[in-house]
Amino acid sequence: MTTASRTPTPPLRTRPSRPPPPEKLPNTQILVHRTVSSHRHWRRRLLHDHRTVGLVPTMGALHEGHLSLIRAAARECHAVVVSHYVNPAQFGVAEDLASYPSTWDGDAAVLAQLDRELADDGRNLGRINAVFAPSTAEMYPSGFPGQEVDSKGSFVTITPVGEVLEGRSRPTFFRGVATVCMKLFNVVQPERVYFGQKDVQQTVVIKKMVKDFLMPLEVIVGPTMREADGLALSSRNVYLGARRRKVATVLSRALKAAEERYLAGEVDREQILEAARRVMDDVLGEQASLRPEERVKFEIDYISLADPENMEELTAVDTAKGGILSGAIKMLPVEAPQPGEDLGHSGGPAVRLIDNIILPPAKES
Ligand SMILES: Nc1ncnc2c1ncn2[C@@H]1O[C@H](COP(=O)(O)OP(=O)(O)OP(=O)(O)O)[C@@H](O)[C@H]1O
Ligand SMILES: CC(C)(CO)[C@@H](O)C(=O)[O-]
Ligand code: BAL
Repeated sequence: MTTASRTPTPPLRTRPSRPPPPEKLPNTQILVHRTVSSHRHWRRRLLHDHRTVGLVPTMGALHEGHLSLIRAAARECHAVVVSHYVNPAQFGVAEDLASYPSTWDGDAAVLAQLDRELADDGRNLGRINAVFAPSTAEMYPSGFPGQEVDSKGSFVTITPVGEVLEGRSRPTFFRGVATVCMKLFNVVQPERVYFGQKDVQQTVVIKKMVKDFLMPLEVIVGPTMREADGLALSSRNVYLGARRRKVATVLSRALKAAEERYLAGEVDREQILEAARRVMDDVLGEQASLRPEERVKFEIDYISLADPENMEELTAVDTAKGGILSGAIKMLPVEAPQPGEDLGHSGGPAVRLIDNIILPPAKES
């Protein structure tokens, strides 16, 4: 009797299945990864080739502030990844998540144009290689934990720095930011991450997270990009409309007045902040004297002079360390809108504006 020879069946191996090839932004080589697995698959090759990656996290609605960060990343990294994700966890329940400007097609065109510029400039090490644009289901694989202060879930909290200033007015904000940035850093595994000084407290929170969680990456902070009249660029400026836009410079002017006092040699908190308050009070007074159909109302949330390392309020600036002047105001919806008046995106809801100026350490003489 003969026994038929049989090839032994190989043991079953579970190989990670290759994700489908990612789409590209129109007329570019920029890959769009919509899933974690697609991005990871692409990133693995770069790791193997020892290519450095710079990540620029954004919520879209791109403007020159974002582009300045992408330019900085292209100068210093072999590959640039831009994340494009409106993270619900950092919006409070009563905030503007539903109306947050969503401009994917415009952003795609802006990135395509910038990528061509970067490629033509021989001083750059890299260009835009990928956009990571996940869904909320992808970013929160156990289910979205909710926007409430007492929501339960896997969160990263950085305290006490995340509890003051912006954190006091927006109690879930830095928890949401730190959590989503931890996820983005885990997916993209960048050597460098780029953030704007416009959101200065955010940069302090992220630096602390990177330090305390021993994360192998460098946090780079780019300067605040401004309109010609000083207003800090912000995706939320589209909500302002023409009437409020003119008055919105009050915050940058107030901080500038306070900075001038410091640069003239003043270190006392009250003296420095008094200059800012005076600008605010003058504008509040001017506006109050106008008719409802002309005037603009705003509320001051805070004007702060804080320690650059932990955002604790200072009574006097230590000139060896410098300080951070920052402020937040709420521009209220216009009263008595006029026929045909440009009220801004989504009918011109209340808009929170933030800004800051870094007071540098004094030069040693
Ligand atoms: N004017 C600016 N100059 C430099 N960087 C900026 C500026 N505005 C935003 N950034 C940075 O761009 C990154 C992405 O910010 P985001 O997408 O929230 O835009 P934004 O304009 O700050 O939006 P928002 O109006 O929601 O605050 C952040 O690191 C932020 O600090
Ligand atoms: C860093 C960030 C992209 C996280 O969602 C956001 O807070 C922002 O745009 O500044
Ligand atoms: N740029 C900070 C994002 C936010 O205000 O939600």
